[in-house]
Amino acid sequence: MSHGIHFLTDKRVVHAMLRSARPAAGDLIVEFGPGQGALTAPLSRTGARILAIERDPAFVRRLERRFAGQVRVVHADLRDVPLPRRPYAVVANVPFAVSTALVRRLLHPTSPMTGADLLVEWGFAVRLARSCPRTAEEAGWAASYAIRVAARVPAASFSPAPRVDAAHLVIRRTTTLSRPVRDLIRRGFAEPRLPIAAAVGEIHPRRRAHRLLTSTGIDPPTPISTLTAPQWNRLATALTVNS
Ligand SMILES: C[S@@+](CC[C@H](N)C(=O)[O-])C[C@H]1O[C@@H](n2cnc3c(N)ncnc32)[C@H](O)[C@@H]1O
Repeated sequence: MSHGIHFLTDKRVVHAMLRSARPAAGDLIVEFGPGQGALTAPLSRTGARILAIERDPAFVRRLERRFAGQVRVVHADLRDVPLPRRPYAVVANVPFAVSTALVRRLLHPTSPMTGADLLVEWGFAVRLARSCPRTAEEAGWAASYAIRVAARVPAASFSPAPRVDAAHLVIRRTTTLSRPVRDLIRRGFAEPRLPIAAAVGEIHPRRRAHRLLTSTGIDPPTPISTLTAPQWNRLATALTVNS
């Protein structure tokens, strides 16, 4: 078996993922790395359209046979497969080695992804959901998505068990960043000690910028690099509503 393949065997985790994602008829759900179909099978019964992207040709053949007419199975690498242009959600037990590459694609500012329920390495999930983004890219993610760890998933929930526990990571889009907000985040991290009021003041008159910040619970002199994820999220939503 190739490195990084850990089949999900705990049915409670499967149910928790589906309960959280709530796929409905007409939704488009993308599953990355379906493997032997632990998540694909319950997904296929929801009435949603399922697109399953798998790199291993042997799994692809078996999935195509098992889910013929129910699931669209694509033989491709998740790192470069073209992703849907229409809104979609993701449910996946992600290979740990490619989690970062996948998250970067899914949370890109122009991504139409509306939400994701992912099983990822515990440490990776905690870093992603951390309360203080350290880079412009992370701040952009925090600004446009609510990201939280829903549960710790013990290594024993998989076969073979990975070396470390996993997490059920829940990501939900809260706003789509306008270009001025994306520019604000990028410029801000180029000058991390810049007060947030000065950055917002570049896209709104000063008094309006102050009002906007205080109404979202942010102290105007706060250096941009110390804003927390919820503050980025509230600020981006307020800036989008007021743009
Ligand atoms: C952790 S296993 C999960 C299998 C299944 N979803 C489950 O939960 O039991 C990861 C799956 O991702 C596939 N995979 C690994 N790297 C991939 C890549 N770069 N692109 C697409 N699939 C990949 C593996 O072949 C395997 O089926």
